[in-house]
Amino acid sequence: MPSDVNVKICGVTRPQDITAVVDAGARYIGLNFFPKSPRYVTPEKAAELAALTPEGICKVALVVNPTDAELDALTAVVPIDMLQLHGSETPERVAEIKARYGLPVMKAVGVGGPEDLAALDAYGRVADQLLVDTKPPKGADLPGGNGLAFDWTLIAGRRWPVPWMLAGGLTSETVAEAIRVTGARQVDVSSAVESAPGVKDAALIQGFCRAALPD
Ligand SMILES: O=C(O)c1ccccc1N[C@@H]1O[C@H](COP(=O)(O)O)[C@@H](O)[C@H]1O
Repeated sequence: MPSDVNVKICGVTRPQDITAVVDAGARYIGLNFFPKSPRYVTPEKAAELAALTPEGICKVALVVNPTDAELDALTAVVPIDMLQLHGSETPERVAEIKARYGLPVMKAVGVGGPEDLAALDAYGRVADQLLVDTKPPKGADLPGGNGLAFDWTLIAGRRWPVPWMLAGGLTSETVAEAIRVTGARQVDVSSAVESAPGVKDAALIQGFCRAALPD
């Protein structure tokens, strides 16, 4: 895969998923520490997966409204490279977590309509990266990872002072168009590269990465 779009495969749970990510040329893996998710891994399991991950692949810990105690426990066991905050963490909390752990922080912001765009500007002033994801439906169990896309034209031409990733219901069929419309240079996927919830599929990962930027 050409190297000017970075792909994140989120929610890896098994050693063979790491092999699939590396073979496909993705640049990030997401380790999911949200207990309600079908992609949840314990810190101990995540440490095993991290140990199998080659240098150069960024290991991202996905957490939702974490306490310091949870982050202390996680960072003590798993050698992560970046924290992904996927809850309702305030800009102040993002800054606090950055300062306390000394790790780059990517803040997820859910987009459902134009009223959600101001949050991207606010978090763009404190986070190291932004993850522009679909706003979850009301009452959803998961704040992300629902396989739902948003209207990409809402962010067409928008830029922030930090790198950003596009997420939300991307598939091998839609990712090229999503990149074209939004100008994203980084994309994140979970549901569409699974054969069942929480079970990553090597062929789907390969297909997604190929589609993210064809030769
Ligand atoms: O994937 C999950 O289970 C999850 C749980 C809680 C918060 C975020 C989650 N996933 C993130 O959402 C994006 C989009 O997922 P999808 O492609 O629409 O399924 C995913 O890449 C994760 O970063």
